[in-house]
Amino acid sequence: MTQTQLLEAVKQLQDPETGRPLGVTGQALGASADGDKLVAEVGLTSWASCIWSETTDRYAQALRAQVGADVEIVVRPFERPAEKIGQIGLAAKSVIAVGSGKGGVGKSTIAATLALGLHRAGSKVGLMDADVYGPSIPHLLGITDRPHAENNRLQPVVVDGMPVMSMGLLVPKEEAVVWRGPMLHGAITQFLKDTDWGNLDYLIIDMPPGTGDIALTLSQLLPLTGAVVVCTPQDVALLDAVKAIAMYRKVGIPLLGVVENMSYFACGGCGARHDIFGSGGAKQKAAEMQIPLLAEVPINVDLRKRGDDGRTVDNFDDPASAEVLMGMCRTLVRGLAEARLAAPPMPSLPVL
Ligand SMILES: Nc1ncnc2c1ncn2[C@@H]1O[C@H](COP(=O)(O)OP(=O)(O)OP(=O)(O)O)[C@@H](O)[C@H]1O
Repeated sequence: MTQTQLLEAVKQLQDPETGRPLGVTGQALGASADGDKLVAEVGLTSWASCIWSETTDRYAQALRAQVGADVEIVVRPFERPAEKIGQIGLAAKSVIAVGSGKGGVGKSTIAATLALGLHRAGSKVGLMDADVYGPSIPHLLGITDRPHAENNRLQPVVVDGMPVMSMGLLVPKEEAVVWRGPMLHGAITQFLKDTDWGNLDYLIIDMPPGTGDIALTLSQLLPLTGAVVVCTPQDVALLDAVKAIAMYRKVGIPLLGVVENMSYFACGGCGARHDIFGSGGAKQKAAEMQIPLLAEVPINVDLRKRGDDGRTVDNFDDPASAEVLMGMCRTLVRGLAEARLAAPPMPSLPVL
């Protein structure tokens, strides 16, 4: 096989972000030989950074099958800025709402974790806390700074290099937020519109639990990529999760996955897994409702402590929690990429 033929094969591979052939998107960067080995150079965007490694494995396998020789894949970062979406001019490739049927199931922890995980993997991520009634993101991330205005735009607070905005950063901590629907709509719109998010791969939105008000507002403002619903294994929490899923479906927001939080207790002493609240509930419910199960996150005392101490960021430095949490991020992005690959080709570059 000649290098020209290899390059032709590389051009047929699909970009995980857009689902389009690398030859069409300009991401087939080269083909060369290095002794007995062939080398294919591909460009991948930061949107897909969390699945770069599995994408290149897939590429290598496909090319190997075609050329009958070992092929090494060299990845180069490929820039493709987000197009502005919605009436509010937000530049984000994927906007993901994280919701739950009821409070206290760890929705904010999971929202912050998804954002931090994607960010750590190399994507450009913003985290917006839309839980106006109980904004816990500032606490979980230990934010003490206030957002400031610059050129008439709110500058988000930066945590670990990631922009974060929360109603909790604008309202004094002890003050209760009592808002009617139109005020809520206004606050969320302003939040999205007036915040200088920059160019994002993902905007993760921590939704208030229960009601559909904010989900409806958001779905009217911008094309939401979809929602992730967080639940715990108890039957009653699952029922609440089913209600939340029904609510998202009603307002036309696709369901990207379910996360079962506090799924089981992994005993540090004996190493056994204890299913305190039963097991398999979310998995079964998710399968019934044809929604992917993104992760079963165990109850972890360190996770709770870090949350209380505002050090949720550190969960990714702890191998015990990092693996399952990063796995959750990968499963989410893999699902988005698979949907894109399965979708019919689009005339222009799609906004995911
Ligand atoms: N897997 C876990 N293991 C241990 N503690 C956890 C886990 N997930 C969340 N927590 C803890 O549970 C508490 C509630 O979490 P969190 O604030 O994320 O829930 P929530 O659903 O967003 O609640 P609310 O609706 O009140 O904001 C926090 O103290 C958090 O640190």
